[in-house]
Amino acid sequence: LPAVSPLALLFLSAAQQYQEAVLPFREHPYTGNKPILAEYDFIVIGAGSAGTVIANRLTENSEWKVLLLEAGDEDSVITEVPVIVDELQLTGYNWGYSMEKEPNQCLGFTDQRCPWPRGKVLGGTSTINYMIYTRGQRRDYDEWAEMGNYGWSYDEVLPHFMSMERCLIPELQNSRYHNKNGTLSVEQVPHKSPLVDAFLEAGQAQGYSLIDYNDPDQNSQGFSRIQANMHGGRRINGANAFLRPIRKRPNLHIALKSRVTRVLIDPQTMTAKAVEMTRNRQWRVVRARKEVILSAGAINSPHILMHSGIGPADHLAQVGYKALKDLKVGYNMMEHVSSAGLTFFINDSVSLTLSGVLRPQALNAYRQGQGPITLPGGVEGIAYVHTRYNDDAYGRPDMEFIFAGAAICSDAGATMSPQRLTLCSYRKGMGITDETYYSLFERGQQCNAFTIWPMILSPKSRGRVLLRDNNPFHWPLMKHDYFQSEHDLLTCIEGLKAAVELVESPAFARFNATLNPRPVRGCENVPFRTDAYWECLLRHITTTLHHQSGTCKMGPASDPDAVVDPELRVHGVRNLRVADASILPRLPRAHTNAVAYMIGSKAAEMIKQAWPSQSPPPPGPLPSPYSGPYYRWRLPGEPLPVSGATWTI
Ligand SMILES: Cc1cc2nc3c(=O)[nH]c(=O)nc-3n(C[C@H](O)[C@H](O)[C@H](O)COP(=O)(O)OP(=O)(O)OC[C@H]3O[C@@H](n4cnc5c(N)ncnc54)[C@H](O)[C@@H]3O)c2cc1C
Repeated sequence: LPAVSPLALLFLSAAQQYQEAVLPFREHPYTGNKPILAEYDFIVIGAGSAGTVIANRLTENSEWKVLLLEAGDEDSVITEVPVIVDELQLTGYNWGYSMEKEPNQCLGFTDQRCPWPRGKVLGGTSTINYMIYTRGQRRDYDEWAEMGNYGWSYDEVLPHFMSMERCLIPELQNSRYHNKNGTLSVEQVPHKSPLVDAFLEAGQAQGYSLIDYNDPDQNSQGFSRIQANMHGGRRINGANAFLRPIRKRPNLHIALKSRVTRVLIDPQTMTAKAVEMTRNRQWRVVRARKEVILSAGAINSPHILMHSGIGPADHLAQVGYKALKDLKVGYNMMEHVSSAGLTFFINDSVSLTLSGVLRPQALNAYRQGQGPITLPGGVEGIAYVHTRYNDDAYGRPDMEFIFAGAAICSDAGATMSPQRLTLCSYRKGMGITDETYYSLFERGQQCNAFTIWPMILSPKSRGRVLLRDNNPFHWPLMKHDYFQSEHDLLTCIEGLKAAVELVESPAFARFNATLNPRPVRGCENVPFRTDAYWECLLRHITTTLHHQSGTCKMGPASDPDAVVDPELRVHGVRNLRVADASILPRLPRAHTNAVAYMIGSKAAEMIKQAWPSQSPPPPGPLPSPYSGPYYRWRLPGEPLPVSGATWTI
């Protein structure tokens, strides 16, 4: 064997040289002498919500070789635990972004900047999110179609939502709007506190019905327990739902810890040819025979596009780039804003607390897929209601209530440290300062409390993502003035008042639910419970839902703000698509994870139509990801699969 080794090495090195010799990449001046690593039919950038679906659907064609590039590492058994969702924001699974400081918002946060967490891990943001599964209203998508986006009406996107779903909710098994045979599990959170019953009762007392909010035939307003992407009380992210079931496909290559810096576009033909990236501190270039698909999310997709020379010409010139194509990349940033500042104390120990979660009974229950550890950050209920500022001609709600049987004091304000274990670090995860926190709560006070976050559903304010400079490793600038539109501010104030009114109704009387009487720091001189106080609270504890989207807006060529066309192709560039939450032309009345999955599925369908192939689909049904230890790549000690997808982990 020792005699063979040098020969083998010689052979490998010759093969490498040959590969580089046959795959020179001279078309683009930026490429320099970076080696071409390999060639694939499709390169998908970002293994997040949308990217995982695209990789799954494209590799159904066994003739196509697909490379999925992900900057983060593999997800783990830790990321499956629902209750620690906020803690994940303090880890390397998060890109760790914060938005730029604005004068009148996020005042109670570190450096007066609201954090904008984004998943940097296999599964992307679906690995660190709250798992709430909402699709939005029929009219939301019909409006997209009316804006010139053919193929995106509700009836056209619904099959995509449904095909991936594996609905486990008993009472929805016969619904025509739910599917039982997909790989994306949807279940009700296994644990239910009596508080959510009071929430549902209070809603009914106000005249609202209990609804399946994903059923377009039901009233668009009403109350419900949440539907969540979980299976047996554990998180189902994009990796679990869409990659693990196909891990044996030989035409899929996943490269983790591979950070893309630019898409290389031939300026003569305006065709995307390759992707530049770093891995193991080395520059690499991989070439795409057919297409590059950018699925790096609403902050990083515009960031990569602008570094590739696609973006507003004036802004690119400011950082020293000559624009290859002048498009409004980075504009139209949309976000759902709220406030986590309402805390209702109760006289019972039925809410989520740190000590309750750490009890051996809770840990045992979790092993059975039950108990409080299965609560995603404590969230249990959802409601769609109207405020008096609702100006929607179609009667859609303008406010969502997110009900949590927990509040920011549920973990006594604990922080993550080796000495002090905590499972739900709300305060630190959100970035609330000590001064703000201790203006509301006593030191060490572990409260029995719950909260309602009133979330504006159709905000008019818009933000923007810009380049800081021409270094692709530097954070982009993220700007958003949430209350730029007075309408948004007034709607949020009404939402806070409506939430307090709901809790002060008879349904919550049995818990003696009482609004925290302490004013937040900075608002002490504003009369409590007045509109001025609610405004002050919103500006101090400004809480975003992390639905950042819209920065590569989809629209026809006639739309001056559009970056991609209705088939998600970048206007004026060949073989380059964007497919993730950044293409939203307008926010649906929904959280954005299911929407991103749907976009991935729709993108793959359009790509297949663009590259017709005779290749038959893979034989037989997919192996079920829900039997056995599907959530791991391999069991401890199990070797990497010899055949099947290549995992460069
Ligand atoms: C804390 C939090 C809670 C949320 N809760 C919910 C919820 O309960 N329900 C809901 O519907 N939505 C929720 N969301 C929003 C939702 O999860 C996102 O909108 C959705 O996951 C976005 O999907 P995406 O495909 O656009 O991007 P992502 O899922 O973010 O995927 C982008 C991927 O690209 C990778 N990437 C980025 N840049 C590069 C690069 N340069 N090179 C290589 N790879 C790169 C990233 O690491 C990431 O894996 C939440 C978000 C957060 C942050």
